[in-house]
Amino acid sequence: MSPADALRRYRGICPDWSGFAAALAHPQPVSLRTHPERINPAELINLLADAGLHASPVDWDAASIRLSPDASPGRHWGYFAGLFQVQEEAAQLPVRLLDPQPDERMLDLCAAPGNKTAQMALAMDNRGLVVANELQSARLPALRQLVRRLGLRNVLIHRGAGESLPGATGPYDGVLVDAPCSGEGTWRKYRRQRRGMARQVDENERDDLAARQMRLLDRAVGLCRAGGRIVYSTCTYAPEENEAVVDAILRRHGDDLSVEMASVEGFPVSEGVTEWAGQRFDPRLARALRVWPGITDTGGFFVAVLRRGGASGAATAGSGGAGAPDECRGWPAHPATDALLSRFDIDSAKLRGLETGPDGGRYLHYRVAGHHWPTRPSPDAFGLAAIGLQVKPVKPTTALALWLAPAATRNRVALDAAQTAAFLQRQPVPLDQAQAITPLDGPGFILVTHAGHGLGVARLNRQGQLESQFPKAWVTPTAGFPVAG
Ligand SMILES: C[S@@+](CC[C@H](N)C(=O)[O-])C[C@H]1O[C@@H](n2cnc3c(N)ncnc32)[C@H](O)[C@@H]1O
Repeated sequence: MSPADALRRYRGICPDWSGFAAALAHPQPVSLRTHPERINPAELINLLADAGLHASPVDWDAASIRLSPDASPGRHWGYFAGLFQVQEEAAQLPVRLLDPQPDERMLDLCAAPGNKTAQMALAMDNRGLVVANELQSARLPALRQLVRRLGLRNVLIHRGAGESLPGATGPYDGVLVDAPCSGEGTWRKYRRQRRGMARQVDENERDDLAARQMRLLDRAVGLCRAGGRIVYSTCTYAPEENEAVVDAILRRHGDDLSVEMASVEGFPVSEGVTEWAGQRFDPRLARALRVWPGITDTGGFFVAVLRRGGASGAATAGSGGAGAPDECRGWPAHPATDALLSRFDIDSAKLRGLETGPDGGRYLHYRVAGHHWPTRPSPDAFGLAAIGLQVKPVKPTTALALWLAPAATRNRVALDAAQTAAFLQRQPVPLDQAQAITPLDGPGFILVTHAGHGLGVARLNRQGQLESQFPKAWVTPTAGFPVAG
């Protein structure tokens, strides 16, 4: 069945049916969000151009750039260096509307693979706290990898059902419910659907999803502080999974919730529907937004922005956290921190506001200081795995190298393009001494960069070769070899 046939039930609510049907048959452009600590969009456009990838700025979002649908930026070295995340444009709207602020305490209730968690954490300047909750353990590795690749120190990962996340973990200034859904809005990404293998979503499946979505949104309301905001989003067109879910929650919570206007300047959307299949919804649902691919050349999305009533008051952390004077903020005191700073001569100011944890693990983690979390449930991870504790002398993780290598003034080496490709494939890299851009203390762990950006960790052996320590799990046969698009 063609995608337009499978979605014909939306004909009456789609503002531009023929444009919609045409868009569904074509792949959508690839979009990237730049890492604000590491690169700006103009620089990234130039780097990609060097690899034959043509990208252009995105009018409505200063941090994003757009590539053609057949581009493979995930093979580019800049992807592994954490210079950007791959995130389609419509999927960037929920966090943009949630508007997380530095030092706030935010919850991403359905977080994996973590793109919106990362968007939040970076919008918050790597400060405050983002709790990334995910039900499925099989989806956690992608979330953990994103935290490491982008160097996020303000993310706590928790595995569990969002609907039973304990109140003691909150309250939160803002909660995102990017709910599990039928995913019809993502079909443009998949060749199968575009080529006529689309199937209509089964009604029972839809009912199950709607029931789960209501439980999740209901819990989000309970975890959000008075005056805080809740964003509910899905990548589907079905009113049963969108307006009907929010309508049920508005009925349950009465006047405690208001619906805010969901719009983003420069991004054309249509309003939420207030009637579907003979059912009337709260008229305030017209303030929600719907994204139709025929208009935006993106995927499809739904976003509603809610605010809890009552006296406002930030839900942020205790003593050493938000708002604390600098001298009271954290410092990741640990012998491994001393060893790190002395081997690589990194400005210690880079670590201000961080603390270490947990005790007894394989890695010393650096994480934002002063944010409370109850003893139970225990988190999957909190902060950035920074230093391996079972290796002597000090061995920084790739995550730490991606973040801090550019700041190292000892034991750092710059790789050229061919060496970078070899490094990403974990092949030995012969070293020309002239490449050492800082003094080298002889054999041991070295931070490597390419084009001024952190790339990872290598071991300098006695033969003067660099042995790549690029994580085995990140290696792919095409890493470092982008295909032009
Ligand atoms: C739409 S995806 C989230 C995408 C993610 N926000 C992002 O931007 O990368 C929904 C996620 O919710 C998870 N999920 C499903 N049921 C859940 C539940 N009851 N509690 C928490 N997460 C759940 C799914 O495993 C899936 O990873």
